[in-house]
Amino acid sequence: MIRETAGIRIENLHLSFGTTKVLAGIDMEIKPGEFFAFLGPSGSGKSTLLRAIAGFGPRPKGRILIGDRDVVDLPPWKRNVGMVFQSYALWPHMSVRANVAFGLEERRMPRREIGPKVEAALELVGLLDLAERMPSQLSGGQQQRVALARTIAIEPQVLLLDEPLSNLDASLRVQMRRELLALQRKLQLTTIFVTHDQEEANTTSDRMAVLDGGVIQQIGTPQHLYDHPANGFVAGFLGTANIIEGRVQDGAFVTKSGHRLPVPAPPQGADRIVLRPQNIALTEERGEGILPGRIRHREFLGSQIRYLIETADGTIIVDTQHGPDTHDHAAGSEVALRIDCRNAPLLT
Ligand SMILES: Nc1ncnc2c1ncn2[C@@H]1O[C@H](COP(=O)(O)OP(=O)(O)OP(=O)(O)O)[C@@H](O)[C@H]1O
Repeated sequence: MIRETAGIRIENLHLSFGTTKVLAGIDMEIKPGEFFAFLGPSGSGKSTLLRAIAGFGPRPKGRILIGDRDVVDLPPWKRNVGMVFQSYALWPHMSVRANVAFGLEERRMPRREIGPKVEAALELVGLLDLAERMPSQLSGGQQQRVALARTIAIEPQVLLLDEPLSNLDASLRVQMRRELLALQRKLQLTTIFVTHDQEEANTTSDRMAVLDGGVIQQIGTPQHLYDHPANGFVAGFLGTANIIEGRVQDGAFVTKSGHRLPVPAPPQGADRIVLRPQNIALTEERGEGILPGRIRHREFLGSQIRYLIETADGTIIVDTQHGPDTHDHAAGSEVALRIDCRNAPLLT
């Protein structure tokens, strides 16, 4: 029920609000049918970039191609994009059916065509049974589905989602993100999803762009970015990272305190190593390769216990599985760290 989906190419995009630069030199390509996430902290420019693609906000410099059309000078309704907002923006005085029909009526579609398209969109999101309800009679998740149905009904070439799950409670968010992905796969519709929640981006997107300060820090699959972060910002934003300073010497990474970490083929010039909390074990062993420390803080996370450990190389976060065989350590205990750094990224 979609018109042919389109890829997106953004070339050298710059955008300012007055004298405040918000996006700087954005270059990227999103493939047709791809589920793509813009991930970044608050204020990084994700929403501004999404809105620029939709045609809202100040006119940017640069090019935005949807398919092979540069849309920078087109108004939003001529771009063939559908956008779902965090607030859903449903009409409170209209039924579900009327809300979904509204966009089609606005486009002056003949009445006889509107009915079947509304039915098809409601069916896709599983809401046909609730078509006559008013938005106030729906749960948050159902309202979100109406917003999606309304957007899909206009048959956009591209679906733009601005933090669409952030008004839902935690368990519903997880369910809705799976539904969203299933729907996107079914429609094969190019989708951009803005979120500040890395788990949401990781679990839905084929690829993502990590933004900070209006600049793209890195683009790639979630796993590639986690395993091969381009810089300290990406390493720290995707999951928890211990970033330890040092230098490469004789085929190993030697920390500032002189602790030697054997890493395969370390690049010359690397001055930081990224150690993930789950790749460090607390051990009774002593001797070579073991880093001593003292537990400053202990947090129970459910499946894991997280320790913040003071070492000669700064505070190191260690996660241990919480299970029948694992030894629990109290704050203040002296411990020893065995670091598995075979896959640890090095930063230059
Ligand atoms: N209308 C506006 N006028 C002036 N500055 C703005 C305007 N809208 C956004 N900004 C600024 O642009 C920057 C990027 O905002 P944007 O909303 O794109 O960030 P974001 O990454 O989506 O953040 P959040 O997750 O908090 O929504 C921020 O510093 C913000 O203050």
